Amino acid sequence: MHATLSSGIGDTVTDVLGLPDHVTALLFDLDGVLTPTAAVHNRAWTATFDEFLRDRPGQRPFDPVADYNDFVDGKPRAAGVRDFLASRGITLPEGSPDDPPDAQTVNGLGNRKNVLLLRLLEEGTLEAYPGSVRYLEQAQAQGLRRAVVSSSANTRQVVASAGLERYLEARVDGVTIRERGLKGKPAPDTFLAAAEELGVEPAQAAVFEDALAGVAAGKAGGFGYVVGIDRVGGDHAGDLRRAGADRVVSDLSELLAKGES
Ligand SMILES: O=P(O)(O)OC[C@H]1O[C@@H](O)[C@H](O)[C@@H](O)[C@@H]1O
Repeated sequence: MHATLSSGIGDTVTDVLGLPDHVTALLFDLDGVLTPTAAVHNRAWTATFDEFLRDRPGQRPFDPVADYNDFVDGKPRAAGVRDFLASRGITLPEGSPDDPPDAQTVNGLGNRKNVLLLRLLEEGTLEAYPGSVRYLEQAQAQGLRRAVVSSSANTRQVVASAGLERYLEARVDGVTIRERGLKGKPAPDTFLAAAEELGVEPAQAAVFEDALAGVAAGKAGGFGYVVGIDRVGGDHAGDLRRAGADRVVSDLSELLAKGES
């Protein structure tokens, strides 16, 4: 129990945040957990893959629910391309991360999607989920450690435009993956790197994830608690539980004690 961090009469920190007592650090995925950008990624992927598949006889369009959740969501850019194409029996040369967007390579296709993603992000205004902001505020007020852990190489920019920098003490993202040669989700390596940066053991950290690959990474890393966030409905909550989530909510505000949410 965090008796010394008590937030009020009879409340422990973890009561306020809806977490078990052993949790002292929080590792948040970004897209779909802190910001509504999972849907923007999904739109950009759908348009990119549909254009690519159009020239290939017998291929059905990209399914933004099943294909996105099973093969793309939460994984680093190139892994999403590779895994989705493999599911359709298509192999492309790997190329390199600096390939131009018109290159017929795994990286080229991923970079084509990124051009579209950046255009969509520029067109819209980006606001973090209000429930996530309240949760971050409470976590900060209660003295819990906080990091963002995302496969996206656009994490720094998205965090900055959503005004979330002040709540986050560490960032492990798609750029870190490339620089340090880390394995992306569903491997636990990015979450483990963030826990290390915060100076906590995995068992002391809670993982917050909307993607099946991310929940699987939390489970594989032996983290102390894994919260699945289902913002899409359908079978996703059940899928998150089957992937290893200890609890599934539709918004982080659901975890906050009454009076704080
Ligand atoms: O292409 P980026 O911005 O590096 O993002 C990689 C992945 O980042 C994840 O956060 C998203 O769920 C995926 O949809 C995305 O493909």
